[in-house]
This record gives sequence, C-alpha cells and structure tokens, in this order.
Amino acid sequence: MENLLATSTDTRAQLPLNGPAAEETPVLQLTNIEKVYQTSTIETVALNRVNLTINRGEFVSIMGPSGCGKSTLLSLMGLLDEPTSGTIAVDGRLVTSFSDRELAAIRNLKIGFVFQSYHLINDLSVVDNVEVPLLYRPGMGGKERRKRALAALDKVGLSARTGHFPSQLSGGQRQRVAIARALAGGPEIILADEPTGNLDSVMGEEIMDLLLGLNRQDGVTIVMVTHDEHQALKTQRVVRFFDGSQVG
Ligand SMILES: Nc1ncnc2c1ncn2[C@@H]1O[C@H](COP(=O)(O)OP(=O)(O)OP(=O)(O)O)[C@@H](O)[C@H]1O
Repeated sequence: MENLLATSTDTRAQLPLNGPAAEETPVLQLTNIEKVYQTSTIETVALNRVNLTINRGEFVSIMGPSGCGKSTLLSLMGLLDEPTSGTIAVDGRLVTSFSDRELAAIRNLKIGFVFQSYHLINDLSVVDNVEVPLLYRPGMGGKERRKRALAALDKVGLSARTGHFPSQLSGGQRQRVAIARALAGGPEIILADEPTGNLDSVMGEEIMDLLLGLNRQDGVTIVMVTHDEHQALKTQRVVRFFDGSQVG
C-alpha cells in the first residue's frame, strides 16, 4: 500500500490553456465518507474514510480497479445515494440540511449524469431523449424544452441527427446524445461514469475532446470515472482508489 501511495498521485501541473482556471471554490466536499452495503449474508465496505473536494471548474478523473468503489463514489456525489457515515456538502452546505425538494432540484438543475451505456430511451427520437430531464422542470414549456434540446445537440455536433432514433446511431453518437441530455439542463457539474468505456479508441477520443471542451470553454466541472490512463492524464487531476480507499 505504501508503494501505491508513493507512486499513484498524478496532479497535472498545467491548467487548461484556453479556459478559465479552476478556482479553489469547493462545489462538492466529501468528508470521512464510509459506504457499507449490507445484504442478508455479506457486508461490503465499498468506501472507507474518503475525503475528496472537487473545486469549481475542475476536471477530475477517478481511477482504480474493478470493485474499488468508483461508481459508488459517483452516486454519492450525484446525491443518488447516502453515505453510511461522513458528510457531503454542495456549495459549502451539508446535504443533510437540504429538504427533499431542494435535493431533487440540485440533482435536476445542478448535476448532469453521463453513463457508460448511454441510458437512452430507444422509442424516443434523439431530440425527445434530450428533452427527458427537462420534463421535470417546473414551469418549463414545450417550446423552451425543444429550444434547449436543439441547442445542446448543436453543441455536441448532432444537429443533423435530431429526428433519428438511438438504434440508428453509432456508439459515439449515442454518447453524444447522452452528453447533450446532460447539458440541456445547463448543469454546473457533469458526473460521467466510464463515458468512453463502450467506445473504440477513435470515438473515445472524440467524446473525451467534447468533455474537455465543455470543461475548458464552458467551465463545466467534470468528475469522470475511467479505466483509461491515457484519457485520465488529459484531465487536471487523477484521484486513485484501491479497495474503497483513496490512494492518490
Ligand atoms: N447495491 C449494492 N449492494 C451490495 N454491494 C454493492 C452494491 N453496489 C456495489 N456493491 C459492492 O461495492 C463495491 C464497490 O462497487 P462499485 O460498483 O462502486 O465499484 P467500481 O469501482 O465502480 O467497479 P467497476 O469498475 O467494476 O464498475 C463492490 O465490491 C461491489 O460488489
């Protein structure tokens, strides 16, 4: 373990060339987080005393072997699950102090999710897929939803595919739709769980370039789980996990 500690930190010295430098303003703070999954027979400590702060404008990669707790960490950051112990703060405010309504609003307004397997709805067209999270926006009418969805699709270079269905798209295009869906709500933070995991290296690079652009040009804070060292090293900071603990 000591060796891992000594060798596994990689903090990119260079900040993005074109965009706003990451300010030291914490948007997500995880303090002393423990997550234990309990089934009738087995107790699994998925995360153990994790302390991690994500600052506004950062692009952080989370790496580590299968089962080390990366997805668990992302669902805690996305407020989709609660830690067994420890605290999570969003913009300096403890999550436990938010009402259910406030929590739902943060999940919907502030955070966009991107998954390895896209999670698109096959029966809906591309533009309708992108509109889905906006259906939960109180007071947002159909015209505004459509406008935002089309703008997000334009951003990811899919203006020519808005009427297609997911089955008519390549993997990289599907992931672009998923990113547009995350973007349509104008999130400050994107949490991406192996966004290039199902893609070949060329398409993976394209998606990575898109995410880097969103971070550098638009200032979106991104936390990305990846198994790809090459892509992780393009981000500003790599946080490594082993067996539920942070090792770098
Ligand atoms: N709902 C659950 N119930 C019980 N155990 C779980 C649950 N979810 C995850 N685990 C366990 O918690 C540990 C961490 O899982 P997690 O999915 O966070 O790992 P990971 O690093 O994302 O793995 P991978 O790279 O394979 O996706 C694993 O041992 C897993 O079996």
